[in-house]
Amino acid sequence: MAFEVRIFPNSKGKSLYATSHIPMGTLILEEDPIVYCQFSWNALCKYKACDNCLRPLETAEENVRRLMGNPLFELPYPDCCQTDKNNSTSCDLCGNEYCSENCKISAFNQYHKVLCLQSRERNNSHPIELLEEAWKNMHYPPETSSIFLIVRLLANIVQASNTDEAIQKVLSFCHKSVNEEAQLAHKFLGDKFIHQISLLREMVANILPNPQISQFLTPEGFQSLLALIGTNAQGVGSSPFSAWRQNVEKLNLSSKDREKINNIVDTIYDDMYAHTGDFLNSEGVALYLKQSCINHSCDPNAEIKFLHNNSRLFLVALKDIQPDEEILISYLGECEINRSRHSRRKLLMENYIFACECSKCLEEIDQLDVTSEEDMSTEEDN
Ligand SMILES: C[S@@+](CC[C@H](N)C(=O)[O-])C[C@H]1O[C@@H](n2cnc3c(N)ncnc32)[C@H](O)[C@@H]1O
Repeated sequence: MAFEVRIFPNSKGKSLYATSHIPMGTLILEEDPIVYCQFSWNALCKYKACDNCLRPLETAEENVRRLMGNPLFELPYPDCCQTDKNNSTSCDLCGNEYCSENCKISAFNQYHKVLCLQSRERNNSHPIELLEEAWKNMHYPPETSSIFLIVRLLANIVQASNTDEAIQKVLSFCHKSVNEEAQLAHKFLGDKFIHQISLLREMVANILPNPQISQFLTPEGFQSLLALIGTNAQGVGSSPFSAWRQNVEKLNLSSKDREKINNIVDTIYDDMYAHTGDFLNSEGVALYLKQSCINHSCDPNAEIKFLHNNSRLFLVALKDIQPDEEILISYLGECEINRSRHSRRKLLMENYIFACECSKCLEEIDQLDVTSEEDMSTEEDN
């Protein structure tokens, strides 16, 4: 391992540091989440993915047919599709779908034993269905989080053979003061839904009325779970069509065939955007133990990737990293990172409740507090 977690007593808290030279392009770490779940609307809109790891459950052809609204479309190079439906399986009782027997067993052993609906029939008065409905009504797309990450996290504790150890694992994520958490919970649900937090708390308690998790179901405990999700959850996405496209790019094709396939791909994207809009991936959120120790920089030296088209996370060096140098990723998206200092800090404060102290923000400290043009147009749209 070329890194270690260092803990600072100040606001910097846990941080990841290189322990030896890490050349650009090196895979620094890979890890599976301790908990993952798909967004509710995303699942409802038939983005079929493994309930445990987000691996696509539909073929690339089925995927583009659905997203293009064209059930007869034939996708060339079918061998480039990675989806292996032969391995797919489902829970015998509730029908939840998994990419493999391993994922089904892993889900059952970690959280599904206590969360299984026990029936394939929809029961609108089941506490899980009630929470699903309430959450969907509070949190419309574009989705940024899921209450079910909290539910699965708590179910993990309930099912754990060592409850104290499982609780300590969850507590290792929390680093916020009560005041900061209140602000974060506020942002997490949107201004007009702040009063709904106690309703969500009651609904979660109805699903898991277990004494082992009572400390997380008090108003303060629940608030800190919301803060935990808000500050540490990592968005994940998968797409059978993207995986197919990457495999097609690796094919050794004549320039004529390459041009032909490039044109087909362009047309597919145009049709998908026209029929479905911007959201083409299966999407969800996950919590990672090591990744959650990585601080943000507006000039990062590493990036997060999902190379297996599921929730397994890879940290890759964007630059040469020297021993004792901090490993930093960007919490902002590709477009956001290029905005002005003022805009970047505004986004980080709104979404993660921290005033960025990265080297780039410190270097640009004399910049006027100007808002990027993109932000101004978004504000106008809002
Ligand atoms: C995912 S955690 C990263 C690990 C964190 N240092 C810890 O102790 O758990 C995200 C939190 O780290 C802190 N943080 C990360 N990057 C920062 C930065 N550039 N400036 C100030 N605080 C930062 C913020 O408190 C943020 O909410």
